[in-house]
Amino acid sequence: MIVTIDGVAASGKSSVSSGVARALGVPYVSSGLLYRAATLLGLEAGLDLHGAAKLLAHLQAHPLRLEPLAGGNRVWQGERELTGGLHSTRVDAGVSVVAALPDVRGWVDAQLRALPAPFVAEGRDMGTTVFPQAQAKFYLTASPRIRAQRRASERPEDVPAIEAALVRRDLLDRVQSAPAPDAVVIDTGPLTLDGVIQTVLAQLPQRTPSA
Ligand SMILES: Nc1ncnc2c1ncn2[C@@H]1O[C@H](COP(=O)(O)OP(=O)(O)OP(=O)(O)O)[C@@H](O)[C@H]1O
Ligand SMILES: Nc1ccn([C@H]2C[C@H](O)[C@@H](COP(=O)(O)O)O2)c(=O)n1
Repeated sequence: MIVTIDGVAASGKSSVSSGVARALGVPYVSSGLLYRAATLLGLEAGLDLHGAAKLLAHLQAHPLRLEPLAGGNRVWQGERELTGGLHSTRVDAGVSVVAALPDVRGWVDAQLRALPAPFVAEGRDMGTTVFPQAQAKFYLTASPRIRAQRRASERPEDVPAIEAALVRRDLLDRVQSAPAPDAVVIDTGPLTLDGVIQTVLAQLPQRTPSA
């Protein structure tokens, strides 16, 4: 079974996917981490993030590996773990530029499609482009202010600055961020994290042992 959980920035995709994956006993797959890792490598190499050809050549020369686990995903470049540096303010600021490059999107999608099911996949276009065949699809939303308040414990900036950055990223990511027509849309604003996880679990199709 493949379950997709898409949504806007900081809407709770990773936390909810992790909770749902743990309840199901399967891994979750964070597609955003691959875009973040591509951005980090581009920044470290001093590349122009708008330049698809050089960035893609750099990624192919320094392959990334996503390790999808139920409790949290990790990203590796050879023996070097990149995970800890992927949620910095500078990666936040550059990642939408990288994610808009069609060649980079193709590179990410190929890695995701090579993963063995079952899993929960989270991102922006999991239910529309990457896994349109998924058995269950969800799309998370919440107001920018609520998302910024939730994020505040994880970033050095204050709530208004975080909110402004989220709104900017929503705008830049909007092309690939439309909900799938068959996705269940959940406004997470009034719900606790566990409330969202239980809402998702309650709407999953009945599972058979081999599914
Ligand atoms: N329903 C909720 N109630 C309260 N806090 C929540 C809820 N859902 C998520 N959070 C918190 O909001 C923050 C952002 O959640 P998370 O990182 O899962 O979002 P995301 O959509 O994966 O973010 P990004 O798009 O940046 O990768 C985390 O601190 C998380 O614990
Ligand atoms: N399937 C995806 C996943 C992510 N992105 C882009 C959009 C985000 O700005 C960035 C980081 O993702 P996040 O960690 O916020 O989930 O990557 C995308 O375009 N498609």
